[in-house]
Amino acid sequence: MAESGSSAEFSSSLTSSSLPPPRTRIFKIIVIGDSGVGKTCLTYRFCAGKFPEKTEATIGVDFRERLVEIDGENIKIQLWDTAGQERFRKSMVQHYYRNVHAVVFVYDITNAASFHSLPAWIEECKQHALGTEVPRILVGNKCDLQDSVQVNTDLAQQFADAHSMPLFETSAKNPNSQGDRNYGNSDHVEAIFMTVAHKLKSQKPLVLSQPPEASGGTINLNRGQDDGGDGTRSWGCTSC
Ligand SMILES: Nc1nc2c(ncn2[C@@H]2O[C@H](COP(=O)(O)OP(=O)(O)OP(=O)(O)O)[C@@H](O)[C@H]2O)c(=O)[nH]1
Repeated sequence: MAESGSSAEFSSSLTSSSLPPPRTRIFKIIVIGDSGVGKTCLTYRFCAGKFPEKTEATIGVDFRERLVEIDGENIKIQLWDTAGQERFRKSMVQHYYRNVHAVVFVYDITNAASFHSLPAWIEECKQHALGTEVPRILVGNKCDLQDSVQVNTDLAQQFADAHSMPLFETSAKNPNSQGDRNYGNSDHVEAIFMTVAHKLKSQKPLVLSQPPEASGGTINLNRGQDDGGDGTRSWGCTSC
């Protein structure tokens, strides 16, 4: 499976071909869970290939994307990193639940409260028409902090089984992960998102456009700047 680090790289390879460019399918995957569980770190790790040096609470939603090749097809995986804090997410919810292909629920294995919040996150998804028909996975993050575990694997597995989701335990901060996304895969971050992409690819084709521009009402979305080649764009809410 080959990977491409940027859409610019991809575009230049297309112009060298005499064939019309194929449409790139975009898979929109939303990443949901309490504040501080590591959603930003996991999505950054997959898209930029490393653990971020510093993160701040997400305001509204950030999306990061990465082009991958699966079975000869270029696919853009678009990860929507949602704010865990209620005050930073309330007016954005309607926007990021649209046209979702898969949902990744994240909890922190060192924080039992983040695990106990999962039913509420699942319920919120259901209220936005994202039930069991949409691929969903459960991720227990921060496995590098083994001395502080509050949610054991058996309990998490029971929960995952009860909700028909596969469970992955991982760490966005695996020491082998710095700087090279292909080096050291024992933490599963790569496997988690690629598993979802493979599953989506085998389902009916879906093509999405880029996220919507401001659509009126009381919500004002601001398109932010790229933050230095990691594929992140921010969609903040000025009314938060
Ligand atoms: N030890 C360890 N720390 C982590 C890991 N993942 C994230 N963190 C830390 O946990 C804190 C919160 O991480 P974020 O990725 O910002 O959390 P979030 O879920 O995006 O939070 P919100 O944006 O508020 O919803 C940061 O200090 C990270 O450095 C991990 O796998 N291991």
